[in-house]
Amino acid sequence: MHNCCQPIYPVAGIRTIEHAVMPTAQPPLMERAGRASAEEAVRLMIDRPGPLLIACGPGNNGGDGFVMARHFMQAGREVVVAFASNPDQLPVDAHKAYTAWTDAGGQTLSDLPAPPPGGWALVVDALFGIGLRRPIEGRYADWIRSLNALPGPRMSIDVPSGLCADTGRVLGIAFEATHTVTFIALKPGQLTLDGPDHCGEIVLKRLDLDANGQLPAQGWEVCTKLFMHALHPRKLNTHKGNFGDAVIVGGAPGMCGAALLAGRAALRVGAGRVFVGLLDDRGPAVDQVQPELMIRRAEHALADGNAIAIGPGLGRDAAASALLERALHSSATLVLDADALNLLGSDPRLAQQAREREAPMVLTPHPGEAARLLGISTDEIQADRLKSALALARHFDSHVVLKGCGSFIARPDGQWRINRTGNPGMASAGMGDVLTGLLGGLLAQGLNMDDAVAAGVHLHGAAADLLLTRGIGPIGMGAAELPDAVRQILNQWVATPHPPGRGGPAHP
Ligand SMILES: NC(=O)C1=CN([C@@H]2O[C@H](COP(=O)(O)OP(=O)(O)OC[C@H]3O[C@@H](n4cnc5c(N)ncnc54)[C@H](O)[C@@H]3O)[C@@H](O)[C@H]2O)[C@@H](O)CC1
Ligand SMILES: Nc1ncnc2c1ncn2[C@@H]1O[C@H](COP(=O)(O)OP(=O)(O)O)[C@@H](O)[C@H]1O
Ligand SMILES: [K+]
Repeated sequence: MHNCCQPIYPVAGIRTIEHAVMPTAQPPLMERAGRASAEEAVRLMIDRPGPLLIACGPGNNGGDGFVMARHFMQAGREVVVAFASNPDQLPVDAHKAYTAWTDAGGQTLSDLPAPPPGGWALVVDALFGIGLRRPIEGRYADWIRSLNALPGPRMSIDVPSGLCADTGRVLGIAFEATHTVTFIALKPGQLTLDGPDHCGEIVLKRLDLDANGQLPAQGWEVCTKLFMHALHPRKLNTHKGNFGDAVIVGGAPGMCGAALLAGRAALRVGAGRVFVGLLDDRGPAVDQVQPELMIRRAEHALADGNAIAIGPGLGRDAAASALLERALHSSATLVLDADALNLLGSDPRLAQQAREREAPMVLTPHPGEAARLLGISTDEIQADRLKSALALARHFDSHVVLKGCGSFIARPDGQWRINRTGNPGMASAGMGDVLTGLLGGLLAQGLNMDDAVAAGVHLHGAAADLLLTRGIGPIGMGAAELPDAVRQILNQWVATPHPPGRGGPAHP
């Protein structure tokens, strides 16, 4: 399991830290990076005899590759270096690394060699790191295509070549690593969109630097330590009134299930009482699976809760719109999801009311909903998920969860988080409704917005991850299976506040 509560920096932040420490760093950062990569490579090559292949590029990422190659050669291991660029055009540090490699007797091949009969022990991508500027094409694209077709472990140095370290977009083509050794701090593009598919297991090497000490981070990884202080073991002397009233509003004809899923999630996350307000007159009077839910007509439910989650299956007709307006004018803490967001996207008057609202509020759009809210395309949202999430948070002056692989949590003050729990089993209908219910249930219990959103999003993904360990999914995982797993994990966390591997450093 990865360390947690790590700061995350876009490339500009990493550059700032590098520039601050590089002039005095001894050993130099590139020496540290190359050595750290070699150490990780040794771990990956246990029981894998034969030579390793390192493909070096025209910048400092290539320099890391040369340092790594030198370490292996000095350790007596056969290493083959492919390097297609002109050594005289390498940046200063990379040129030093190249010279040290050739001075030690190392050679470079100007094209990728055929694999040896037994295959490569390891294939290392040191082509491009955080300096990638444009889509990869031509010779480097051909190299990456060939490297991706090789069997066995594939390691990227710092960032898989072709992956944008800021956004997680593939620029042209990208190396598909099974492992990525990354330096100084995590980068957002590794953790969202196509990043996780291309990075494989990420190993962070801080190179003996305290990134947050150099440059206070705006972005952090979500981990239990962020919110555990808000989740307490229950006292013996408690009653349902201590754990809040959550209201779910939605369930127009044909979509009652969405509201029920949210209601079940709110119960399982511990809300004292859960009311489900349905728009469908002919909706069920009782949830046979979860009879604890108090089902009523939507317009009668709104007054019942200290937290209201509105949107699952809400529809977009006049009744839905009127309910949303009432919710926006209530003093309850609000979760806005699904059709509540679509209504905001299509009705400027409602959007204005949302912006002006003072009580705490969180919006939980998937990329399509985010696009409607900002009046741009889904592709534009996904092109820079962090920027989109921050723009929405600023626009609505509220917390935003931009969902998807690597969900972003953004705050209006520009602080953000990325969540790393969850899996593709969650790419199925109703999963968002469960998150809405979890947030409603946690907010009803009095967690503040920061804690509730971090806890809800992390728990949501962790529950799906637990189901995977039981062989449930990813294919065919159902949203209705999540709430029981949420309950199990939440109780485990509360009983063992800092489970092994989740006890990283605290931060502001
Ligand atoms: N600056 C430093 O001292 C350190 C840098 N480090 C390494 O250096 C990397 C960053 O180095 P650089 O800033 O030199 O950048 P990169 O090595 O990532 O790439 C920059 C080079 O690639 C070229 N380039 C960019 N996109 C291209 C494309 N699509 N097709 C063809 N050529 C392209 C640029 O013109 C430049 O020559 C980090 O990711 C890390 O691996 C580490 O050694 C830590 C210390
Ligand atoms: N591949 C994935 N990896 C991680 N989380 C995912 C993935 N696919 C979906 N999710 C999560 O599942 C939920 C899906 O929500 P949403 O798209 O609103 O679904 P629905 O509207 O059908 O309920 C979000 O929380 C999202 O982050
Ligand atoms: K790389």
